Amino acid sequence: MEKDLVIRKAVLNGKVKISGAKNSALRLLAAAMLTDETVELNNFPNGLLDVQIHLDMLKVLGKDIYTIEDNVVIKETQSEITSLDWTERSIRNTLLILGALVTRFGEGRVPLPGGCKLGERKYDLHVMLLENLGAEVWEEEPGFLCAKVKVGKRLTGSEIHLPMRSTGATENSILCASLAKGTTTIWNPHIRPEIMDLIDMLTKMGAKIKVYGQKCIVVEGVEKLSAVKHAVIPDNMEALTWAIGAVITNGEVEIENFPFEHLEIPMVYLRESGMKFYRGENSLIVKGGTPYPVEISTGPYPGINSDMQPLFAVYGAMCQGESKVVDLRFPGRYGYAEELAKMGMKYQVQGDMLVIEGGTSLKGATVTALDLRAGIALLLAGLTAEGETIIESSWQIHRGYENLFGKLRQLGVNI
Ligand SMILES: CC(=O)N[C@H]1[C@@H](OP(=O)(O)OP(=O)(O)OC[C@H]2O[C@@H](n3ccc(=O)[nH]c3=O)[C@H](O)[C@@H]2O)O[C@H](CO)[C@@H](O)[C@@H]1O
Ligand SMILES: C=C(OP(=O)(O)O)C(=O)O
Repeated sequence: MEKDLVIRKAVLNGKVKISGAKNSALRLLAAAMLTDETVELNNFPNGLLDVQIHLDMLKVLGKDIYTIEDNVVIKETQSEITSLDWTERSIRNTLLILGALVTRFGEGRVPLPGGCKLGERKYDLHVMLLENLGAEVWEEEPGFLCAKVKVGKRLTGSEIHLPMRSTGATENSILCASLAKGTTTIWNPHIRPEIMDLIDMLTKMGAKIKVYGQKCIVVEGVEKLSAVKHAVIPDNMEALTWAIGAVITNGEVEIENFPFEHLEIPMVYLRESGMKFYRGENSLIVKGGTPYPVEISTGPYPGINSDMQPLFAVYGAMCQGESKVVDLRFPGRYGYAEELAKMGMKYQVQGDMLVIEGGTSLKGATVTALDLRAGIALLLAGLTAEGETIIESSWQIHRGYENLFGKLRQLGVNI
């Protein structure tokens, strides 16, 4: 049985290097399904639980996987396995695996998507885009999603109008369109670093993709994609975690590989809210600071990502005054606040807004990591609390933080 994580008060001090981004790495693994040639990914977060599940899923689909340190090499040994027979925990990325299978082989069957429970997490846009490109989509007992091209074996390019800037639906549209017959225009896409990373890799594989800002992406389908070697971008969520951790524990942390250009807006908010930092050559050096209240709402890039808001909430809990969080991407993603309340944080949910009355000293308690970002928020809070914080379901954190314990130790935390 998984052990609970025990966290005690500590100051983060030292150097830490950011790993490859979970939310890029997973999408690149789905893209690896688009070719029978070898895919090599570097700066790859092999240790993440979600990545390990995804790699195991690729094995079921006929790929051989070789991992060495932060590299993975994916080779195809068996082709045209279109059913992902899987009974263990699912991940959100099965939607993209389905897209990849259908565009490459004409059909696919995958477990229904898993991932963080963030309220209602629909996949109607994924169904819509597959249907637009000429597939029929249906659910099958027990818990599978299936799709098949209606005529022939190849999807047909089309117009895809996304009613909202969905990350996954933009990515799935790009994957499907890359091998479809003809041209696809994806209107109202979400342009964010992880999606540009996917486009970079697909382009190296021979895909023909043009990005017209947030207006549209045009993909001209090709018949085949080839081998690729590609490095994953650094994880901006991890970078933000150590930066906020340094302020709230009053420590000093040098964060190597810091993705400055991907975090411009969040860093402006944090600078104006008391974080003290300066820029090294390839690193951010955070020299503590005094947190002031924050008022944020989440939205598409370059705004504050929904995944970041639990970290901002912990930041707000550290200072006198009221902090406010509105999650426009996943309304009501505030389950973690109840857990932080067990440690003494005062809050109210007013309509769609989380209001935190900051400045109460936190005390260790037994809390539950309801999802990945909730888990890391509890961990940071635990570093500031008197006494022991016991985090149940702490495996959630390992879904998105590579070498978590090694990095905490490196920063002086006795774990
Ligand atoms: C693996 C990965 O990259 N996960 C990220 C991705 O999730 P994911 O790609 O699932 O999130 P989306 O950007 O698609 O979700 C945005 C909004 O669209 C809605 N929606 C989405 C799809 C759909 O078919 N129908 C629908 O209504 C969602 O409920 C949500 O309200 O982007 C989220 C928003 O930045 C992040 O929190 C997740 O960490
Ligand atoms: C919500 C997240 O991931 P997923 O989409 O994989 O559940 C996340 O990374 O915070």
